[in-house]
Amino acid sequence: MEDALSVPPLFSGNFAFFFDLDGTLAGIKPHPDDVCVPDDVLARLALLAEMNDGALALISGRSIAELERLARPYNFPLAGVHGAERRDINGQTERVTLPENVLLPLERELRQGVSTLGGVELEAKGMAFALHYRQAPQHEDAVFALAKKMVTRFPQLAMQPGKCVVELKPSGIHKGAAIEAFLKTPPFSGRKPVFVGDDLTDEHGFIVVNRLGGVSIKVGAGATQAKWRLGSVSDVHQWLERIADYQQQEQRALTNRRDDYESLSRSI
Ligand SMILES: O=P(O)(O)OC[C@H]1O[C@H](O[C@H]2O[C@H](CO)[C@@H](O)[C@H](O)[C@H]2O)[C@H](O)[C@@H](O)[C@@H]1O
Repeated sequence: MEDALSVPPLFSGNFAFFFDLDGTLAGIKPHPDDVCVPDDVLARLALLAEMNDGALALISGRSIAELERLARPYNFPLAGVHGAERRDINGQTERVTLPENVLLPLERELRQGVSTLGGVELEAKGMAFALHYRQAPQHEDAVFALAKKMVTRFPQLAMQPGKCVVELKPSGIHKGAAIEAFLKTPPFSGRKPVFVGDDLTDEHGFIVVNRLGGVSIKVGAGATQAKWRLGSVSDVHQWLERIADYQQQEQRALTNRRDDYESLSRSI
């Protein structure tokens, strides 16, 4: 069936940019530690941020500590763990936590459960846990059953499925809320959001961005709430290059028009 969603257009103006990381800026790898964002892509993100008064953030399921490492040497605003952590443009960080009487038994039970499922890996992110079954797809059902058991036992938790992963995160936390929180403060406030993402966790972001009249962009195949589509991570990289170039040209043209106007006013 033909894809009804097209490649997003190029635009400039009052926009705030939000990018997911895994599967969007960086290709999916066998293990989370194998991932890196190419230097030229980071440099282009920094250029786009600069041209939009710093209104560009990474919105990821990864922790802020991981995002800092992957985005080095740039200090973009960040939302980590699907929005449970948020670092603003001034470096101020907010974090949602889980009470110890949830966190301790939860981690103990997850470690115990995973120890019986060879190849399944537990990624601990402070207030959330990812159960990775990419290396052991035969355990998918058991991983989902373990996650469901934990959500039933602890109503403070929500399940977040993703690419060969099921995560347990604090309930009420999602990428849409993180984007809305950024949009309440400078330099994001008063701008239309643009969000690019590839996975189920990003659908929460698309719903909010659509409601706010922004630009929602799904990466890769699959049903989505997004209004536009880019086929792959390398298509994201190309689009990023094109929109950064386009905005640079627009800004140069604007500066030239201003200079012409000023020299004309001086000559009258
Ligand atoms: O919101 P994202 O930036 O897309 O992060 C989502 C999760 O990404 C990581 O796991 C995924 O990527 C790994 C590396 O490509 C892959 O091996 C794994 O199967 C994927 O699920 C990360 O480890 C998680 O913490 C993020 O929530």
